[in-house]
Amino acid sequence: MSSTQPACAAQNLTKVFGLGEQPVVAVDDVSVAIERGSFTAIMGPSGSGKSTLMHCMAGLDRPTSGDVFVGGDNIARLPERAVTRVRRDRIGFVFQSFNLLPTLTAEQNITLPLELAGRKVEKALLGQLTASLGLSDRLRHRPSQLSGGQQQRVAVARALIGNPEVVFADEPTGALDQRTGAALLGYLQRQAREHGQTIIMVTHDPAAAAYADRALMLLDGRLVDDIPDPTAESVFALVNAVVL
Ligand SMILES: Nc1ncnc2c1ncn2[C@@H]1O[C@H](COP(=O)(O)OP(=O)(O)OP(=O)(O)O)[C@@H](O)[C@H]1O
Repeated sequence: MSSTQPACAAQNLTKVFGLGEQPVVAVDDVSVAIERGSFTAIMGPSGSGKSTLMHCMAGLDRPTSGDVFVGGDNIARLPERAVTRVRRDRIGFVFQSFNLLPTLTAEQNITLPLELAGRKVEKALLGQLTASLGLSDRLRHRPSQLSGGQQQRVAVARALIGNPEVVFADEPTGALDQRTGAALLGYLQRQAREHGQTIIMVTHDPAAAAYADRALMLLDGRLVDDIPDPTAESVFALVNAVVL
């Protein structure tokens, strides 16, 4: 595999919902390549297509047309079973609402995707990951016994434990207070900078986007801006320009 190959990419990706009388073009001919080890924020007003774009790129939804690459594989052209395998083995996903199973402990939630995939849990990696997320003394707790920030960190550990090529995060700080959110964003930033993890995050918050190396701006399903090294100020100005 070439080192210059993007971690993932969309090419002329279009997603239309409701192909009947009133179709909604949620994503409209978006092409973007995501560099390995980069931290990318996807921004845009409500309804601009952020989640739909991310779901298509993560193999959770199928584009209506266009291509989606994970490494060298075009998952838009793969049969569903093969897409499921790519999603399971090569992609991590952090949901805004955490999506933890209430009857499992934190540790069981973290390792569940590996167990389902029949992969071995590397105890050393589990220990290191949970320690770096400050979860070592919470591993036997169930989600209801954890704070929102701790639950979100369990969800992040679950997304990272399989050492995925790309981690997608949908508003990962949406349910957290500012300080807890900032700590999580700092952690994601270090994962990209120090460990070469590729991370793509949807956020509404310019301050959150400032942790990223790049901010993509969507408007009405189209990619309208691509900002390198975003700052809270530059993103805030752009968000205002787009929304007003
Ligand atoms: N399953 C669906 N069926 C029909 N329309 C949908 C579906 N999912 C999304 N849409 C529409 O597609 C457009 C883009 O939605 P999407 O959720 O991707 O936007 P978003 O930018 O993530 O919004 P938000 O910031 O509010 O979460 C919206 O007009 C939405 O109503």
